[in-house]
Amino acid sequence: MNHAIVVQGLRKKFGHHEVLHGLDFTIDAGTVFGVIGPNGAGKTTTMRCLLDIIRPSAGTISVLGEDPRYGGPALRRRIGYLPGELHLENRTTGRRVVEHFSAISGPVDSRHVDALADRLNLDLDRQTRKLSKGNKQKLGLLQAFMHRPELLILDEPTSGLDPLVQQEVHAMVREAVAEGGTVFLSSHVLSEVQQAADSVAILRDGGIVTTSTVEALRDAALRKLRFRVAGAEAHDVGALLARVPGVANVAIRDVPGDSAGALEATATLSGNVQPLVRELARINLTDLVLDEPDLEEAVLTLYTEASPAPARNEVRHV
Ligand SMILES: Nc1ncnc2c1ncn2[C@@H]1O[C@H](COP(=O)(O)OP(=O)(O)OP(=O)(O)O)[C@@H](O)[C@H]1O
Repeated sequence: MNHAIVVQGLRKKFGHHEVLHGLDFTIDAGTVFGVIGPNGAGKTTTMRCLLDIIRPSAGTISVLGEDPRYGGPALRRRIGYLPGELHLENRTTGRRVVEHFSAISGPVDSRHVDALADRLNLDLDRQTRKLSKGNKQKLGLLQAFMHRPELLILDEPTSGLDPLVQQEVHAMVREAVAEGGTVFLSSHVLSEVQQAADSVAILRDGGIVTTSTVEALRDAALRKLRFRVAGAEAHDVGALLARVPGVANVAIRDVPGDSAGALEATATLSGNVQPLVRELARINLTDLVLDEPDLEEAVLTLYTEASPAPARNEVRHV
């Protein structure tokens, strides 16, 4: 597959302070790649290096087959960029801003600009100083998308937008990809990346903790499991759960007030549910709850732990 972006050993220092410590990643053409990470992780710095707004201290970058240092305006025209913060002059209108950016990114079809403004519910004739944070964000998005670029680099695209407009932006991202484009977006909200991206990199303290597909992240995430069983001994239930790969944090207790001796078990599961289902089919289940995988928790663990400890398959009878 064609690569839209290839980054190898990217380092960036501000003075003596290194904020990117050798990033390596590739983005396949025609896909959406999301980078998530807490504030200060280095998402914006990475994007600015890709656009040659700032220069890397070390490493190599290829954007649409070119080195951004030498791509100049011709390469810039093939890219749509939404900066984290759009700096706007006060005494102007959205339409003037669009005209200004068209001169850099053009050619731009004015009917397409009007259609995008319509979709985003943005009044281009308002003074920019009167625009709310959300409306400024819409203007930033409009100028990024308006020339139908091959590559979109979007720094926190839905920040400050209401949920309906967020959905519209996700639709615009999908359409860009359907037309053959590539999207690199950043977010510190997992649900956004989960909805919009095919692959995700988790960035922490200037290093990539992991790169994975959203599906694989979901598979690795923990689910909470709770079930009740009648006519079984606690140690048999424990032994059964111990045979299931990915089951951990097992606790088995008597159901209070149940004279028939029912048991309730709780545990966590990561990975495939099939082996669990096979084992549970052997016992007389009276209730079963398996939660949705908690991706948020999985990612928070990756934010805070250098390497997450493997789940221990320990049985506890309480
Ligand atoms: N021009 C600069 N001079 C000095 N340090 C900088 C500069 N730009 C960024 N940094 C530092 O680099 C680190 C990464 O910042 P960056 O803005 O890339 O993070 P981010 O992941 O985009 O965070 P956020 O979600 O808050 O936007 C931070 O510690 C920041 O203070």
